[in-house]
Amino acid sequence: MSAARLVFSGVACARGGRMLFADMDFVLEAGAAAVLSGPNGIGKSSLLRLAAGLLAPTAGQIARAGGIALADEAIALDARLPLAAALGFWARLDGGGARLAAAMDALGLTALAPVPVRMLSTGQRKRATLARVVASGAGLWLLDEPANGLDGDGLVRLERIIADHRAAGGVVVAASHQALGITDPQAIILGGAGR
Ligand SMILES: Nc1ncnc2c1ncn2[C@@H]1O[C@H](COP(=O)(O)OP(=O)(O)OP(=O)(O)O)[C@@H](O)[C@H]1O
Repeated sequence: MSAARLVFSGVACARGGRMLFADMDFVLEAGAAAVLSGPNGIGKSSLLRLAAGLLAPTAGQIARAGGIALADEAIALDARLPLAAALGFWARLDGGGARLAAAMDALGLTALAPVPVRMLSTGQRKRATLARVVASGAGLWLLDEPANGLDGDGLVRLERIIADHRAAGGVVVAASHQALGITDPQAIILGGAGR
């Protein structure tokens, strides 16, 4: 994995004619993590989409390095396929076929390999989404509510994959209403005027 990096310089984001935030500045170097917090509708998912390059900033610049993996509520796996095959499709595209078994193991999904994606429970789907991120080999992980639906074991696994990713030089940005057990996160708190 090449060194990951994410820099926001004077970034503003307007959606639906409303300014969500402006003058957003932060630097996340390899090994860093940021947690986005703030009330519903304040702009956390929008910030992640900006970071992913899926949304253009209204003002300012965004610099990124290391490849991007975005995990949000959309599972983005073929519902008809067995889990291992569905994840394998993405892993091959990402050049991460060799990482897939370890990624599934890290999320406790190995025994579910033959189960069709459509039969997975909410928490199992979230684990699958996270396994796709791990297998991608991307340096920059953008996680939207990664703890949603996870049980205690899932939360421990999430904490571990984030710590391991940072130790390997990755960068993590997570939007969450729950504590994620991230060590020394940079806090990005959205809120204030305009709601
Ligand atoms: N495609 C869009 N067009 C116009 N407005 C949008 C669009 N997508 C989101 N918004 C608006 O942008 C605002 C921020 O949404 P966003 O999803 O970023 O919030 P959030 O902080 O992630 O919320 P939550 O905590 O509920 O997940 C909301 O008011 C939302 O309605």
